[in-house]
Amino acid sequence: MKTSRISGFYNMTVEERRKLLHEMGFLTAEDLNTISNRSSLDLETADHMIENVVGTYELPLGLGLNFLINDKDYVIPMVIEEASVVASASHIARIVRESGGFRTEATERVMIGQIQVVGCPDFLEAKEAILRQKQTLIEAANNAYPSIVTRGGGAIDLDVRILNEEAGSRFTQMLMVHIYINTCDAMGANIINTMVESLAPVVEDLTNGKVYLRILSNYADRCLARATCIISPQLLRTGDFSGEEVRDGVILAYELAASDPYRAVTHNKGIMNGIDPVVIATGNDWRAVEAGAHAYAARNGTYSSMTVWSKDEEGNLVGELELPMSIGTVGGATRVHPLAKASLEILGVESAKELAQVIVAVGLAQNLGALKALATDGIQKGHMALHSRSVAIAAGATGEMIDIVAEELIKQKQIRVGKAKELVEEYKK
Ligand SMILES: CC(C)(COP(=O)([O-])OP(=O)([O-])OC[C@H]1O[C@@H](n2cnc3c(N)ncnc32)[C@H](O)[C@@H]1OP(=O)([O-])[O-])[C@@H](O)C(=O)NCCC(=O)NCCSC(=O)C[C@@](C)(O)CC(=O)[O-]
Ligand SMILES: NC(=O)C1=CN([C@@H]2O[C@H](COP(=O)(O)OP(=O)(O)OC[C@H]3O[C@@H](n4cnc5c(N)ncnc54)[C@H](OP(=O)(O)O)[C@@H]3O)[C@@H](O)[C@H]2O)C=CC1
Repeated sequence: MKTSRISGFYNMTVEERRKLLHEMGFLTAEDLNTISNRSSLDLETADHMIENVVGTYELPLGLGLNFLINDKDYVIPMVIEEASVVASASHIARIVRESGGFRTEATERVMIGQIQVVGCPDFLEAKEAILRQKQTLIEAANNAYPSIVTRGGGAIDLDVRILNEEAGSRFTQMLMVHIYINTCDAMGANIINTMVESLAPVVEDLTNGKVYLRILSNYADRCLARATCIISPQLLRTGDFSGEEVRDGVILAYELAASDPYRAVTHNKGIMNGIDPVVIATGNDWRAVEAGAHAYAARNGTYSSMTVWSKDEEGNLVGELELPMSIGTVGGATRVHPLAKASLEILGVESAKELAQVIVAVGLAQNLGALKALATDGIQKGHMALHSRSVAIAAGATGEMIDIVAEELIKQKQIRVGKAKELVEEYKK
């Protein structure tokens, strides 16, 4: 049985880590080769992915460890430039696994396509006309992309709203048609956009209006993933802080984020610290996930915390995170970028639904990592200690000098570039 509980992984060299992962069965020989390549994204592939290519841009790929989700062990590929994020996720995952691990679930992968119609002579009649032809429109959408139906998905429902109907609205009155489409394991942008574009002429005929926009909505509120964890307070004890103090500090931090948008934005940034790196590692569209997540955090009218932290009757800390998760395990760059392919294999996920659940579990862990630090020692101790190596590099340290300068910065409690430059100069003498 593969376990993601690999103690002391961070003390090994990069080579030792790779070898161990291969021996443990997390990395196939092919993935090992891909990961070991100095530039795994070759220029020719890159030149076909986007426009005006002049090179490729590398970021670190780290592994979140200790994750137990629905009784399955996961090693989590995370691509990120910021120090301490991977350590923090692994730290919380270690605590949560001792409490039984994360529990996750996901809705069916239903995405939304939108069609904008303006200039209808009678908007109510236009809405009725579309609703009367609902089944025909759904069938027409499916005929435009039959392969997704063969895969078990496709258009399943439709509804219509009239926008700006109130007298005196400063905006033009318009009809918004929503098509609900199960995109299976794809994020589905191309499936959805093909379907809504194909429906435009028939929608114009039915409404006597003019269709403008035909595009998916990134507010994927029917494609949700949810993670929860229940943690015994004794596992939260840190330094001089009792587990109960840490638990209560985390709950107070949540209550602050739920009451104040200024704090909610930073709180949620900490959640996206966990989510984006997995979305990026797997070749998914992180702008789509970011946009949907922040919109969902404002679904009750005020921008608020994405997570909820509370205490149960036994005094355990209970965490919950539910977000739209428009990602795929096929399509986009997921099978084009060699490292995205390797990341999906390291994860061992079998479907987009499973990947979505893993991603929200990492987001929940990341939020607790930050809140636990903030409610106890403060963020500087753990974060800046790990960031010190980047500070040393920014100051010109190379090779063995990096760790020496970083350690000195921590010792002197002055983790700043100016100080690091002084140390680099001294070292060179
Ligand atoms: C950094 C820790 C985890 C140290 O915390 P610690 O208690 O010193 O850790 P530890 O030495 O007891 O180790 C516990 C586990 O953490 C992991 N771990 C520990 N060290 C490493 C390492 N070097 N490399 C990889 N993994 C590491 C590792 O899994 C280890 O278990 P082990 O393998 O030893 O059995 C802690 O201080 C922490 O979580 N701090 C918070 C860091 C954080 O949130 N960073 C995000 C950047 S700040 C930000 O952008 C967001 C924010 C904060 O503004 C959001 C908000 O305001 O809400
Ligand atoms: N607003 C936004 O977010 C927008 C995003 N995008 C971009 O769109 C891309 C994602 O589009 P997407 O349509 O997902 O990608 P692709 O069109 O690249 O891939 C999806 C296709 O993969 C095939 N496929 C193979 N196996 C499966 C399976 N199990 N389940 C579902 N489909 C399968 C299907 O095609 P077949 O059945 O023919 O084999 C499906 O149409 C991203 O790069 C994103 O950046 C584009 C426009 C707007």
